[in-house]
Amino acid sequence: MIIDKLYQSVIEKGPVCVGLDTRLEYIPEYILNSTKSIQDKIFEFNKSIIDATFDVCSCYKLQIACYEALGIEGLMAYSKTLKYIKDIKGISIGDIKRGDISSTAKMYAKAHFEGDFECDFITVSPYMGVDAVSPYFEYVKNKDKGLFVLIKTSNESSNDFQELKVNDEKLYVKVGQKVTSWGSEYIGESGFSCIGGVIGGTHFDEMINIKNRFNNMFFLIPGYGEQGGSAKDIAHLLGKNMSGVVNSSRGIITAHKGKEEGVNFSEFSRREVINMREDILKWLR
Ligand SMILES: O=C(O)c1cc(=O)[nH]c(=O)n1[C@@H]1O[C@H](COP(=O)(O)O)[C@@H](O)[C@H]1O
Repeated sequence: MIIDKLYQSVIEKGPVCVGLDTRLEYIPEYILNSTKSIQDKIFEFNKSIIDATFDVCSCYKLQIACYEALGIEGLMAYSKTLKYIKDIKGISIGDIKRGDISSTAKMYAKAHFEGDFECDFITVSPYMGVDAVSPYFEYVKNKDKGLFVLIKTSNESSNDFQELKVNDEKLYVKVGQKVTSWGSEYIGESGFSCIGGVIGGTHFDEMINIKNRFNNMFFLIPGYGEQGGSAKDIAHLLGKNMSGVVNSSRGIITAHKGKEEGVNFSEFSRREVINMREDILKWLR
């Protein structure tokens, strides 16, 4: 199952998930000033970072908004990057945060688990309930795909709804319970389900609560780096069972900015991934 492949990758290479939230302003001058098309510039940037980090990170997450914002050229680069990750037997997360009625969700599932935008995992919003999420389950069951469902997000306003009490329980806990039950049919040899949860690495108390209640859930943990998530707190959420991947996007892919605009720029990303890995893993020893 795809979750076992991801877990194995975490064990072998560490929990860092490189976030390819690529923007033109991050691309070094030697690529940006070339005569290549926009899609080729973005792809060259991504490929260089992927090649420089492949042996030290567990997976790659592509934030689709960054590519959509550049129109057709951006989406071509999104597709090419996903295909490249697949070709080198890497693991990709399409950060698309979809959530819509079931007939539409079926189309989203086809769009992102097959064809030009095929990836291994996608992020989904649970807000509309199980019939908006269940169309993806068919791909989890039959096509070796996985989901990360938003449970407690990293942003400040996540309190607006996720912290509301519903029958004496916070809403995000209720969502976590649902995600656990949805995932119970898709548990791999690692003991983790192909349906995991997104937990922001920025709210300490909630991370403790989630770890205590959902010890066997596999997490996608964004918030390290630019958003200030602490390595110590995130390590607690990961735990000794290494139950997750930790994303950093800007912190990794802009590491060269102000230092290197030439062909060695991605070495800065590599160094950042290695430092981040050490920063987190030292709390687990
Ligand atoms: O689902 C996500 O990945 C996500 C959930 C969340 O709660 N917070 C969050 O920041 N993200 C994503 O994680 C990435 C964080 O980027 P950086 O802040 O640059 O590391 C972005 O792609 C966000 O869209």
